[in-house]
Amino acid sequence: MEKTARNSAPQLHVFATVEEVLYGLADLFVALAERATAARGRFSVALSGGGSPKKLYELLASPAYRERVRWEQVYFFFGDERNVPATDPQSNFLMATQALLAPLGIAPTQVFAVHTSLPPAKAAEEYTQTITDFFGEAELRFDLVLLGLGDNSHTASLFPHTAVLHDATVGAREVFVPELDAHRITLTAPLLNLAHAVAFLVYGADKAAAVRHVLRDARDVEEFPAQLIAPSDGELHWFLDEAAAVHLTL
Ligand SMILES: O=C1O[C@H](COP(=O)(O)O)[C@@H](O)[C@H](O)[C@H]1O
Repeated sequence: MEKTARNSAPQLHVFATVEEVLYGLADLFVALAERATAARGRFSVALSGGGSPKKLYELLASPAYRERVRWEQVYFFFGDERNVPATDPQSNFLMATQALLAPLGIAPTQVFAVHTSLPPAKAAEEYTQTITDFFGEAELRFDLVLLGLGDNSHTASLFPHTAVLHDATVGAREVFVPELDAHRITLTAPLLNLAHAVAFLVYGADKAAAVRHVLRDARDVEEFPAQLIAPSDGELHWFLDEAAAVHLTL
């Protein structure tokens, strides 16, 4: 049973169980795909990484959903990527490939990975060009950006107290994350915010404090980078289970 918040700019979709959350977001994916393909003839999606979306990707590739989307019209990008080879277990591309892209038989021409064999700054520069070339004369806006939330309130690879938080450009950037002692490549907040729709997928009690910080605390993007996400002319959805939403008053 979904409880929807009233009069809230972000649309909060809170479900009792993780399974219900996943079905809710999968249904939104189907609806947005239909809308985008009707309007623009294709559906461009920036995928999230980490652990949480794996179950969503597996659901989308399952018999319940695989016939409900015209997958040959879907184009996949990555909201962020770890600076590791595509064969590394940490790779967001590898996770998405195993859970979603390979099971659906998505053609390589529909998948735009970050080339992590390049140095991070170069990989980000090339990815910016890849995105620019994809949209060409069309509006540079993803139809859907999927995002997760770290327990430190990062999203994509917009980590607390990193310079990329203040990057006003539309594109991909490298970021050094001191707490991980590692580089990553991330789309900038201005690019993410151009999307027609953004959907966060967050579940589990360990995310409850971060959800509260991002959605209810005073604005402090240095501490809570996910507060940067506010589509300028698009929908913002948060798909949460009750454990993650426990500190919100709906
Ligand atoms: O590092 C990352 O973390 C966030 C959250 O991931 P989760 O494993 O806690 O679900 C994710 O959205 C991002 O894409 C990923 O690279």
